[in-house]
Amino acid sequence: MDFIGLSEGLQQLPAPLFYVGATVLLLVSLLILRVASNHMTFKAPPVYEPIPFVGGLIKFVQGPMRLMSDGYRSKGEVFTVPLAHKKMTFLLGPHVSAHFFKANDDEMSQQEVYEFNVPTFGKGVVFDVDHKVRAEQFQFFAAALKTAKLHTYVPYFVSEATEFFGKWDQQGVVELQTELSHLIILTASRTLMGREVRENMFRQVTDLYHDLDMGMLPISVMFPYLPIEAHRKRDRAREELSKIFAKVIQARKASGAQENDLLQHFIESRYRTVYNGRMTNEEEITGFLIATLFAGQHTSSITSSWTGYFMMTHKEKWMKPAIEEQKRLMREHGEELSVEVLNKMEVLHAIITEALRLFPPLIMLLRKAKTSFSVTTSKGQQYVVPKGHIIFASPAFSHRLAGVFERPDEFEPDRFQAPREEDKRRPFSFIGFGAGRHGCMGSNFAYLQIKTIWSVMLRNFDFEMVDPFPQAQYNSLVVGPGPCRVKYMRRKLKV
Ligand code: HEM
Repeated sequence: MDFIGLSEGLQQLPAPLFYVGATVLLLVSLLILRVASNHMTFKAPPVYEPIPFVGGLIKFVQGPMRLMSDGYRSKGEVFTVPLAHKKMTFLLGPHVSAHFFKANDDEMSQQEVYEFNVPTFGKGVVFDVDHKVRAEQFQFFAAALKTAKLHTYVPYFVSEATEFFGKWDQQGVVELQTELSHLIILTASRTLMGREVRENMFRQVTDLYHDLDMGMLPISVMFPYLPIEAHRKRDRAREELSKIFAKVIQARKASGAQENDLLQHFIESRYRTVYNGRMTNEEEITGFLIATLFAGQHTSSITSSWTGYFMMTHKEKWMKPAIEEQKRLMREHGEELSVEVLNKMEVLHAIITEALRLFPPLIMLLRKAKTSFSVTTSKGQQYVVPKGHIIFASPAFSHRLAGVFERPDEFEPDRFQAPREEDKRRPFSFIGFGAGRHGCMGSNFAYLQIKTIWSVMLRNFDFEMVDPFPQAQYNSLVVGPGPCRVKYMRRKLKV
């Protein structure tokens, strides 16, 4: 029956049936129109390829920040860069980021894009397992890092920082990030890997961690098994760590000792819906510890360093208020540094967040699109991103967009405080810790650790920059500041 015939047929029906039929017809027509209009207006994102075939590659080699800023200027918030046989689609800014952060793993997958971590983290964990198992393993991480557990880690942050800075002279010059990196691995070994490693095997384990770390190069992202010396050393270190942790775990289980660390938590973790509900095994526990160490080590030491450089270059405006805040809390709580006291450090909190906004160590986050999805730009353009594309979100680039933050290149921590609260205007504006489904599980741990370190530093030293403000090393995998020395002078904060 054609359309006219159908409407004539409808008129011959009794009145109630006629109305039902007409409504159904109307809805079907609207649906057809909607689908047709979608096909007319929804198109694939614009392609940014300055020189055909090799343009994307050349730009990528020149550095991801340059690629993003040129692509953004030329095409806007969404564009696709062909790179060899792959298509990379960039989603820059909060308007186009919701799907990236909210979609489930069947729609936006981490596995394919992060599986270069497998030789480092190990077999059977995180990016080497299907997403059902991974989801359970992430539950172990989440439980180990939940607020109640953080109370037990903070005393270790405090004792490690106090001991570390206690060894500094009356005054001196240090390369700040090298120092903070050392302190953070001491703290990590105490809170993650446990008392046995911290007290008896620290040197050995940190040397092996160093080899693992040096085995994760930009080239490893594309070719994680390339037969190069750095990868060979990485593999040897990974094997050694397995042996060390197997012994530590067996000894702890045998002694029945209960410790307040992530190792204990991972030992006691049990799968619920997979692997017939068995307990975690030694190889998996080793993998969880290494993955946690990699998630938190460079990211925290880099953010602590930028926090310091910004305070030292904004002494009147920001270091002074941060010191005043310490004095006020010392008047109220004495020397105590607990979760409650650290949570009251609003000025220091805003300074850390602003340092992370300007210089996020993870400059690009990746997913693989398993299904096509649509995005709408701030100007109302709609695109369908085809399945199979590698999708990039970029904290480093998006945080500097003028429409998102005011004077985005300026250091203004109060943008995170009332009344400005610029990060709350639109979801996914501040993504230094990622967001949504796979947002950072260690953000509270990181804030508490960095605040403890800077509380001890501000309470015991004055600081001055020796070198000019450092440049970010955008060609590294985890982006931090270049070398920069600071001068410290010991003094006790008077309240
Ligand atoms: C300043 C320090 C830190 C920064 C900037 C940071 C940043 C991030 C970012 C951007 C993500 C999201 C990755 C993505 O979406 O692909 C992430 C995820 C994660 N982070 Fe952190 N992180 C920090 C510290 C830590 C610490 C200290 C830990 C653990 C102790 C940790 C554990 C994790 C875990 C387990 C995930 C994976 C969450 C998931 O995929 O569901 N992070 N982090």
